[in-house]
Amino acid sequence: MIQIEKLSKVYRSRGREVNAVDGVDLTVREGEVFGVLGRSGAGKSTLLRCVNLLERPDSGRIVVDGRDLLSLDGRALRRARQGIGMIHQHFGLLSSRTVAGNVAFPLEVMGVPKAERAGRVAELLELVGLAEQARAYPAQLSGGQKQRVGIARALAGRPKVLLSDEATSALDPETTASILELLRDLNRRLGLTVLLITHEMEVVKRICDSVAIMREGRVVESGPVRELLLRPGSELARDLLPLPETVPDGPAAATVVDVTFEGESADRPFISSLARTYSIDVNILGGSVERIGGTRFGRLRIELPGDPDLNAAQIAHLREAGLTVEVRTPAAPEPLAGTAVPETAAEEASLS
Ligand SMILES: Nc1ncnc2c1ncn2[C@@H]1O[C@H](COP(=O)(O)OP(=O)(O)OP(=O)(O)O)[C@@H](O)[C@H]1O
Repeated sequence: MIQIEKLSKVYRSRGREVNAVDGVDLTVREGEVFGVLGRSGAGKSTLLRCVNLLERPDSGRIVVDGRDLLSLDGRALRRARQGIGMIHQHFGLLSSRTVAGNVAFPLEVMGVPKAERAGRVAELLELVGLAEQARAYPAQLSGGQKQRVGIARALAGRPKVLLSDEATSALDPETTASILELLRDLNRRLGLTVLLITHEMEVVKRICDSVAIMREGRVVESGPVRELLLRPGSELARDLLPLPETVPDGPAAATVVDVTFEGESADRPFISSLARTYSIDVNILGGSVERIGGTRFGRLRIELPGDPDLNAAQIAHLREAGLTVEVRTPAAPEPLAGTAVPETAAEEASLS
């Protein structure tokens, strides 16, 4: 649905150049919720704003719903942009207009006749659960209600794509949950493709099907959430399922292993099975379990007696049970979040 190829945007100000987006390739499939994650300054907003050409990229290609945006101008471009709605962190409502007036605004701009507008506004407000507030002014609404108006307004032109720029960052956790639920519901009911940027892990856990992690203008990891969580060395797994930062300096003759599990394998007692099968003591050093996209995922750091060579069969046993296994011995520190995964991590991961 959205194809981004070799996209770059450089800002130049006072003799300084910032590669805000630096050769990004990204594919967002039709009907999915795709999250772009990254720290402040990573280039997320710039990337999002390029997708509806609020920001003009220096180079690259953006294809949305089969239209190559950078090749369009005038009416064709306006048409294409109508197919892309956008919501913002601070809602951006017109304070002098009622809720209904705010939602009607894009319809007026699009030239929808007055007689049709009222019906469409009522339909949109119903969709976001705000039918009762049609005559209220933004100042009379809660943050969550304001964002619902923002969503109704963004959907006025019946877009196939919704861009979300930190839409829940200004909201409390409970309201965040209800807005995320609404976005998921709209995504399913309308077949809406959602591309969102966020720094909140809660957003990823609740609604993202796929994610891309950005750093310094580049995508350093991307793919379906499940695939990334089960991929050795994944930054997403490190952020969503954190483990203790370092491997303890235990006895040299021990093997420290990180085990990632999901759904069914989470319900099987793999630790006791391992201990029983090989008559060994398994020491649990730390772990976390989370419900992500409705499925339970977890990571455990365990310690097995003896060095990795001696534990080859035990490690194979875990892998055969459908678990992702990363061998961390000898005492490899967990790479700090936000730093590149050292090549050795991948090598460690392939150790068996
Ligand atoms: N209009 C601008 N002029 C100059 N530099 C800019 C401009 N907009 C963004 N930048 C710079 O580009 C880089 C990427 O910014 P961007 O806002 O896209 O990042 P971000 O990941 O969305 O961060 P945040 O969450 O803080 O908005 C930053 O270094 C930022 O300072």
